[in-house]
Amino acid sequence: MTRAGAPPGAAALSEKAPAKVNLALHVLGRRADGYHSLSSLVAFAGAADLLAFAPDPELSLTVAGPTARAAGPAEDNLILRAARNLAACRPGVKLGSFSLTKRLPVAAGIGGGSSDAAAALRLLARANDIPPDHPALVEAARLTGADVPVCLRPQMRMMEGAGEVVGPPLGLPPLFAVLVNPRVPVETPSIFRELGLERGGEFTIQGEPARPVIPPGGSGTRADLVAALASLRNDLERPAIAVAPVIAEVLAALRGTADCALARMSGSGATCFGLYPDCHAAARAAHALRAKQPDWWISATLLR
Ligand SMILES: C[C@](O)(CO)[C@H](O)COP(=O)(O)OP(=O)(O)OC[C@H]1O[C@@H](n2ccc(N)nc2=O)[C@H](O)[C@@H]1O
Ligand SMILES: Nc1ncnc2c1ncn2[C@@H]1O[C@H](COP(=O)(O)OP(=O)(O)OP(=O)(O)O)[C@@H](O)[C@H]1O
Repeated sequence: MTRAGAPPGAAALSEKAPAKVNLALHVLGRRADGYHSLSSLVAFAGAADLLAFAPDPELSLTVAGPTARAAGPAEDNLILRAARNLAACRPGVKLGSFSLTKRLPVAAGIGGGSSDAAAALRLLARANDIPPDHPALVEAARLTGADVPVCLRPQMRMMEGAGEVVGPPLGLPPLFAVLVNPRVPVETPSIFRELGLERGGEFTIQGEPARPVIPPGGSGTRADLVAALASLRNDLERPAIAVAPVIAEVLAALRGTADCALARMSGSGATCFGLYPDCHAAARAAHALRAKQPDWWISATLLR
């Protein structure tokens, strides 16, 4: 919790909106409403957008930062949608002016817009003394987007249903990672479409367990977690590579770095992550990748 540079006369609050990383993402089937049932282990990165808020009678948003233009017009921003959804779920909630510093790549499979929306809900909760687990907040998150509920309290946990079923924090060890995005936007609906599942159908990959099996937190080591992750998958990787073949290049580049224990795509892509034994190995890998691909977005970060 931080105080941001306040406009005159108003107390400003700020929240980080960390990138969401799907460490594993298994598609279990497609529901009658067209959404896909998922089982995903989700973690959050140090790489983040920054959102500031000051109470004001008018709801407003300004967007600045390196990826502001890619995020589209402010009036379509998920931050405003989340605020309006909360006002509908909890009449009387006091709104205000938001100021977003957009740094994360957009349409990148790391839930930037969802994490911004969740940060907006946390800020409104703080400004209105609403407890973080209040049903109105959870409902506003669900109405805003499939990834928003898990971003409300950003800690490593399971996400199920279409995203609305969020498990408890798992207490698993943090992971040293490098995130790589080739700066090719990938729209989520096109990747689910490319998967080609019928509505109301079960999805099973022969011989593969349907739900990710994660070692219990607390006692497990980082190496145990990485070994468990290696037996899991992201079912959206194949359709995403079909739509954006550069993703295969990103995965190969990560796998070619020294000490990379595992490389996988996050969400619907195109961002991929590599896991490393320590922060030095991750920093070395990021450095080597930047030398080869100066135009890619590359971030060495801790996932927790
Ligand atoms: C791929 C993930 O990022 C994994 O965390 C999420 O499932 C996507 O979350 P999101 O981008 O917040 O998704 P939304 O903005 O709610 O939905 C975008 C579109 O993705 C598809 N969609 C999304 C989530 C889901 N479980 N099944 C789907 O089929 C739907 O076509 C939907 O219209
Ligand atoms: N605050 C925001 N930041 C980024 N994009 C936003 C935001 N609000 C709305 N959008 C729109 O949402 C779309 C998806 O952007 P986002 O970066 O959230 O995708 P993503 O990382 O693929 O998300 P997910 O992993 O949840 O599928 C973009 O086309 C963008 O125009």
